[in-house]
Amino acid sequence: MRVVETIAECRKELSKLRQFGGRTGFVPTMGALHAGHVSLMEICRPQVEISVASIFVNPTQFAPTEDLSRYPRPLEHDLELCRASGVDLVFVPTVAEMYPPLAQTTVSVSTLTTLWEGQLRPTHFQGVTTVVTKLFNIVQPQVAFFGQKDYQQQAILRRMVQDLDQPVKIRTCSTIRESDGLAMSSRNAYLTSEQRSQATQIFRGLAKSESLWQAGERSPAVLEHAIKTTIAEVSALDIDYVAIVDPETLKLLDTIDTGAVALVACRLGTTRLIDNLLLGNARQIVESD
Ligand SMILES: Nc1ncnc2c1ncn2[C@@H]1O[C@H](COP(=O)(O)OP(=O)(O)OP(=O)(O)O)[C@@H](O)[C@H]1O
Ligand SMILES: CC(C)(CO)[C@@H](O)C(=O)[O-]
Ligand code: BAL
Repeated sequence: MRVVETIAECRKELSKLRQFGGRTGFVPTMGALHAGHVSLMEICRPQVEISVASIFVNPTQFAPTEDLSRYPRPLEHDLELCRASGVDLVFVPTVAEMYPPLAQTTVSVSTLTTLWEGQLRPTHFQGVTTVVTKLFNIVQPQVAFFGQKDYQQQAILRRMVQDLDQPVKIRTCSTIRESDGLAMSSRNAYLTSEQRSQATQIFRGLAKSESLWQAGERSPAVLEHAIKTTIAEVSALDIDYVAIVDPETLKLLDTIDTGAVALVACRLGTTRLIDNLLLGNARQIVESD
């Protein structure tokens, strides 16, 4: 496995790896890797000849009030996990490499980025779409792997590659969970042990809507209420939103025809946690290319 820090080195290594042809798969991350990230790398590897990961805590997707400075950066451990996952190349650029002082170009997606996470983090998705476009331009993958946990992010990136004719297929991979159901997330490291056990209530809320769905419930209002009241049993959890939305447009649904996604965001102390659940045929949408 090669680790490179500059765009020039990354391109050079990629052209060596590509001399015999083959498809390139790409897993972009912000590091502090856990089993969720490892699953993306393990799903990527058998599908391509050349697998690439990136580790970059992208400053432009953090608001000034957010956790950029305290975001965990255990680089050596991250590289060990990449090596164990069989990745060929890891790109670990510096901020100066990705954003030279004269940089002034951004990529933005409109309506989808104004909803949900975008309402609470108004500058966040423009940072994501800009850095992911830059990474796609540098790595030039045929296929890139993202987690379902960040549901809105993958929906926006799917829109972006279609709208800008970027020649990359987006694959969305299932959320990996702790044994009590909490979605794995680098930010879980911020939780105290008490908060860690409280956090699992988010999954209990989603599981409640799943069992109602299985029993035939199709009212978005009933499903939303069930999630909210279950989460509210733990008073330490402050709900930012619970919404039953269309899997593609992320707009609120009045009725559910065939599928929906339940989106949840909560605050627990100073930590924000997000999670979601696919209902009905929503899986077909996230599994489409
Ligand atoms: N539990 C998970 N299961 C599957 N994929 C995941 C999981 N958590 C994160 N990912 C995916 O890994 C990729 C990199 O995400 P990132 O480095 O931001 O990790 P994260 O755990 O989501 O961090 P954060 O806590 O900051 O949101 C994204 O595509 C993200 O959706
Ligand atoms: C896609 C991403 C690597 C862009 O910085 C980030 O938003 C993430 O880790 O989900
Ligand atoms: N996984 C999403 C990255 C972020 O919250 O900044």
